Amino acid sequence: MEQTLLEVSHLNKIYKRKGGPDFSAVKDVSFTLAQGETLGIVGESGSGKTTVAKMVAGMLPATSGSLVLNGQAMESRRSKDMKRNIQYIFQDPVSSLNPRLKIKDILAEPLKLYFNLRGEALNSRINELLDDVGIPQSYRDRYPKELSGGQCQRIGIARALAAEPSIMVCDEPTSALDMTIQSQILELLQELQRSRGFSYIFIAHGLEVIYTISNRVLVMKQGEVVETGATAQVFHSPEHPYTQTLIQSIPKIELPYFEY
Ligand SMILES: Nc1ncnc2c1ncn2[C@@H]1O[C@H](COP(=O)(O)OP(=O)(O)OP(=O)(O)O)[C@@H](O)[C@H]1O
Repeated sequence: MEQTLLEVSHLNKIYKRKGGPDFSAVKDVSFTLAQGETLGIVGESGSGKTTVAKMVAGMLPATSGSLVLNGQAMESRRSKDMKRNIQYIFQDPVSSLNPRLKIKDILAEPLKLYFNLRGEALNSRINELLDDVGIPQSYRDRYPKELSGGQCQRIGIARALAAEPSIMVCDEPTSALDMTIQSQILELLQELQRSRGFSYIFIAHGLEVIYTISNRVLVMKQGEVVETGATAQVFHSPEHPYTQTLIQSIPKIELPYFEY
């Protein structure tokens, strides 16, 4: 059994809405994430996937519940090292990069913040990161708008890698990209996982993506976890009627090896 890296217990999120009733977006969500594992989160739009992901990444405060990383409780004000350790890959690669910064400066930010790199050490680390994600070093001086969507997502991945995290939270990282680019980005993420051993929390609308890359799956509906288990088990013998409906909606043509 792999070592547990993250323990999420009884997580809740209530959004306060001005002039309307409060909205309970995440209800009593618990799960664990092991080192080197990919946990896929699936569920219809509005089921609370992004809210869970943002609470895990410390981008949104939880209303209640606990998050324990490497045996240490993560308080609402996280230490710099805890922030470094969980990085987020965004759905929209272009808008997630500061348009006023050159690629080298986007990558320099986490390197300066977390590792205090300067000068030549900083420069060569930026080049290494560009190599790691398959972007030519000559792109250092370009701005995000001079890159394609897929290239921007590679920079988003390099920026996350720069922090040397143990967990990457990927919130639909390929859904804004063309099909061929999607599979290239997925391959890159898988290759990086193999070489660095980090863990992913992976949200995707396309269930075939989740099927391909996840070890375990969490199925969410209206803020709750309705089913969780090993990917093959959940996809081949779903127990909850909601999961059964989700799985049946996958076009057979895309998963010819699928048994219903
Ligand atoms: N800041 C907010 N204030 C109020 N309600 C919100 C806020 N953010 C999200 N919600 C609501 O919380 C619910 C869960 O949203 P969330 O974005 O987590 O769902 P999701 O499963 O990620 O959806 P999608 O697949 O469309 O991205 C939705 O009903 C959404 O409208």
